Amino acid sequence: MNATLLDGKATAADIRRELTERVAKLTAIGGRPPGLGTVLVGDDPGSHAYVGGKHRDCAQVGIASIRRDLPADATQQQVEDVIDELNADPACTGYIVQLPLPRHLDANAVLERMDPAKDADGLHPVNLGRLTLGVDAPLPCTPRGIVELLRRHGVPLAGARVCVVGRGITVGRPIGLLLTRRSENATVTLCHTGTKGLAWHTREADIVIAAAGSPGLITKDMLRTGAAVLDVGITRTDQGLVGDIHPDAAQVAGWIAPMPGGVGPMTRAMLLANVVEAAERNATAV
Ligand SMILES: Nc1nc(=O)c2c([nH]1)NC[C@@H]1CN(c3ccc(C(=O)N[C@@H](CCC(=O)O)C(=O)O)cc3)C=[N+]21
Repeated sequence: MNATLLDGKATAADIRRELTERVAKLTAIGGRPPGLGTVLVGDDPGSHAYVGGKHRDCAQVGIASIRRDLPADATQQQVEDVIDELNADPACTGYIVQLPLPRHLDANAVLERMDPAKDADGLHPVNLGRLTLGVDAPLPCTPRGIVELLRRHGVPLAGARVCVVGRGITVGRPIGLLLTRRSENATVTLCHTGTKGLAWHTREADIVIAAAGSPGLITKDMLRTGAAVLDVGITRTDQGLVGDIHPDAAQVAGWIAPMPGGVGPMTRAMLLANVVEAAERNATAV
């Protein structure tokens, strides 16, 4: 069996084109152009690469960008001062705090200090709460990117059995909330490193979302023939980036979102979508 590619790279490029038009419309009606801020603390090379990519994406679709980089030994107060500054800056319509923060900082206190209306990642506790309640709010970028990727490739969601592996706050925890909305109507099982008999759960699934950060965790014997398999794991090794899906999974999968080229580019595109939508909300509010 040859798995169909869930092509995140191409789909993200389509979405950026759509957003470019919406940004042009916003500015044509006299609105303030959207501006994305990033807060980066420390010098993790991966985080620097992601933040750099986000600013390039912004330039491409006409979103202004504001970059605040702090040293690895920045204090809680210094980070929170930057949060206050971006909350007050009218040119910054949305922003993100790149995670993880260095361990000496209280990430939850930082997220909580953000203006929820400017939360481009959907990770502010108020916005996670709104997601739980089903109230309109910015959605976490990776879960939103996964839903969009499946939709645009015609992978059926209604009634589908989805197995999520990983309980992180950016992906595993929130994705079940999106997929079980009436509009998606999937059934979701949330597994993690403590799950007994993981393969029993994954083999039942029509869709497997691997977001555990455990290289090669999902092997072909753990999959139902024809299943859609999405690789959200990224582990840096001496041999380069390794995902959570073992390469042999392509032999049995019906669809596969690889790493790289699958969910990662969609995450970036959804960040842009959140920023544009926040600016559109503001434009209709006045
Ligand atoms: N506040 C916050 N929001 C995030 O959304 C967030 C974060 N913190 N911290 C780190 C993770 C990781 N993440 C990625 C985004 C894009 C790719 C991506 O574009 N990957 C490419 C290339 C990978 C590469 O070459 O490095 C791909 O998969 O094709 C990867 C990882 C967002 N995160």
